[in-house]
Amino acid sequence: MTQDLSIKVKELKKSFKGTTAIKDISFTVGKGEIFGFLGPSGAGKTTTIKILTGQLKQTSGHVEILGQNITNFSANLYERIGIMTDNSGLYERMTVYQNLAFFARLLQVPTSRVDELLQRVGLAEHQKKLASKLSKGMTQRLILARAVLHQPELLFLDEPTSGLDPSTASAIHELLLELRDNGTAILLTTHNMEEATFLCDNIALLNDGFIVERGTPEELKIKFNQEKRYRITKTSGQQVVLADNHETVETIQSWFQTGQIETIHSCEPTLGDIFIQVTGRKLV
Ligand SMILES: Nc1ncnc2c1ncn2[C@@H]1O[C@H](COP(=O)(O)OP(=O)(O)OP(=O)(O)O)[C@@H](O)[C@H]1O
Repeated sequence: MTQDLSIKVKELKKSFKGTTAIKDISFTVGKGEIFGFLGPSGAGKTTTIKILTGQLKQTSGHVEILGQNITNFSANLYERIGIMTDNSGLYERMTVYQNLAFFARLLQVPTSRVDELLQRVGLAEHQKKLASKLSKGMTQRLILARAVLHQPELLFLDEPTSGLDPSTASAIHELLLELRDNGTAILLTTHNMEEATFLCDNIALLNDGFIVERGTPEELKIKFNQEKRYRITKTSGQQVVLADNHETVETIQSWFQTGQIETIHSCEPTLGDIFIQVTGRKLV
């Protein structure tokens, strides 16, 4: 395999009793790449993460994580990855600080990193709270801080910012981009199209156990921008959306000549629009 591949998945399948959750998935994620899995509930996102992190065994297919075949998942591999899923076990009777300090000792990370991360994820003022007394958003931030304590080479995030307020979500985005810039590969799942557009280098749209489309957010937007439109704000404040045709060109020309146009933008489809075009289904 290529040295720079952090994840390599080939023809992955996973069946449960009565359901085939993953039908046939292949993809790769490079070092320092944020790869987003986007798909509606039940598409198979969490199942994929569980297989890739050794929590579930695939029915068939080949998976390599940091160059190691997943069937021989070693303890050494766990030290090189970080996992944030909703079942990441925290010690409920320990405080926020104690939880992180405990894992820092295990992973031989200096406690200065604990202090830094508490600040970064906005938990510094809550560090003396028991983990059992945290809100859902705080718990999520603590799990994320724990997952990135040792600056893992590969990070798995299942819905990292769901339910968080916009400013915390944006602090977390910054942290993830910084990790990416330092070479961490990140596989994340999200329902949030804006988040995927902003964060991801590459995106796979997952539907019913298959990857139905993939590419960079830009590539997908260009590919699916078949019906080009323009959004115009007139000096009167009125907003209009017009299709790209001869009539529109004439209308815009006449509005320009009479000074009626404030702004004009071409409308690009969102990832949500693209998902509907590809699958006929809404993302959420
Ligand atoms: N342990 C299990 N036993 C049986 N079926 C399962 C199990 N885990 C998942 N499934 C089924 O596999 C399919 C994919 O589930 P998965 O949790 O991977 O979806 P998801 O894309 O992560 O959805 P969500 O966005 O709601 O978390 C679903 O039909 C689900 O019911």
